[in-house]
Amino acid sequence: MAGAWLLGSDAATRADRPRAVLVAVRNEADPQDSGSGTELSLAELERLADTDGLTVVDAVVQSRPRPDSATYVGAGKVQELTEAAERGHADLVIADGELTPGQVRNLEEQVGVRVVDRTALILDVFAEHARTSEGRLQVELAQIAYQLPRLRGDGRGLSRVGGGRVAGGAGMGVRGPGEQRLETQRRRLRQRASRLGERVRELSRRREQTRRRRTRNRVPSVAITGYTNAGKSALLNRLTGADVLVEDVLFATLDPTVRRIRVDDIVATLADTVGFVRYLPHQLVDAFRSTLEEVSRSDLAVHVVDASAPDAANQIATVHDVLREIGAGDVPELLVLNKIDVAPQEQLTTLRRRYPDALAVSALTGAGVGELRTALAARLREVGTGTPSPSR
Ligand SMILES: Nc1nc2c(ncn2[C@@H]2O[C@H](COP(=O)(O)OP(=O)(O)OP(=O)(O)O)[C@@H](O)[C@H]2O)c(=O)[nH]1
Ligand SMILES: [Mg+2]
Repeated sequence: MAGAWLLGSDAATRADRPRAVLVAVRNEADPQDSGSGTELSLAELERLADTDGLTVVDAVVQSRPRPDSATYVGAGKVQELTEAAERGHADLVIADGELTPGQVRNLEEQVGVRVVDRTALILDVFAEHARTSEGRLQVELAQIAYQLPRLRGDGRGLSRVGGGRVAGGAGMGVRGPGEQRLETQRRRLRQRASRLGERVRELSRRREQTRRRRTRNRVPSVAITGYTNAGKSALLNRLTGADVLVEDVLFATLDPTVRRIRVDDIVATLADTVGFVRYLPHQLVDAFRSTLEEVSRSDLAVHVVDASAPDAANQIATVHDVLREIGAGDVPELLVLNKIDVAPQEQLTTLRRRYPDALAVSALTGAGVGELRTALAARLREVGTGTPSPSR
């Protein structure tokens, strides 16, 4: 059920989709943030909302050096936001940043609808798309990390964590006023998190054993990485004939699928991995660390880029940031410009000039995929003869 824990179950089962108003603060002085930066960020927030089953009815943007500490946007903008929410019959407001618990409370009081932030939305999309038990455990861990500092004692702050997967968890059957109740909720969530953490570590140990076996058998490992919706799964399918879910939504893939691939006479494993996004919540990066190890422990990263995205270069930079953050900054990279069948010619030319070693392909039509296989074989031969780093 999309939007289940953001809105509560009744909203999620309604025939019409819940309606949301977006709100963003942009810093004119920051070139990254001003003008098209905010627009792209908002467009992406809208896609996230859409993926989560919400309809965006309006957006309110304010230029200021930094968010208001009490209400995210200033008093005048709060008024504007309130009117936009009323006009659009909105069920919730989504802020394009991470809000403090105080900002959420104040905004909700003044605007009169539920207020969530980008992080909560991304967590909800992840919860929706996690299929394997490991993926689910990791999402729930991330949700708990997000909820813990935001508990309010009235149970609302943690409504529907993991779409109700914390069955009988915090907030249920807990009596007693204010602080005591809050403390009980906190304790239960922490206990739950520590149990989940233990299970994630166990699964991670098993994954490590599989990896060791592969290393012993000298099977090189390739990880497909890249921005969400870049076409990673489509490329895996194209290269291996696999049948991984390909969808025009963000974060369709959360659980790594590993397939065998043969290029020339070389056999390798090819892993599809979770996509990255601007402002990927650190709670998710922490919780998904073991899944993301698939990238940091691989011999080669195939970095897939949606060459038709207007901010492709920014997406490349974001992916590099996250790769560094998860300790995969040193993994050799093969950059692949995908979706050349729809990328505007001019943009493609700019990207090729900027990344002369990149390969241009279309996972959809198969164009350029032959050259990619050749390049893969060459790179795998290189990493195969190179001295393995101690971590592998
Ligand atoms: N036109 C075109 N569309 C493509 C191409 N490759 C993938 N797509 C489309 O792009 C969308 C995303 O593809 P996926 O393979 O699911 O992307 P992903 O990178 O695995 O995305 P996540 O798992 O959500 O991070 C789908 O609608 C695909 O059909 C391509 O070469 N050309
Ligand atoms: Mg995918």
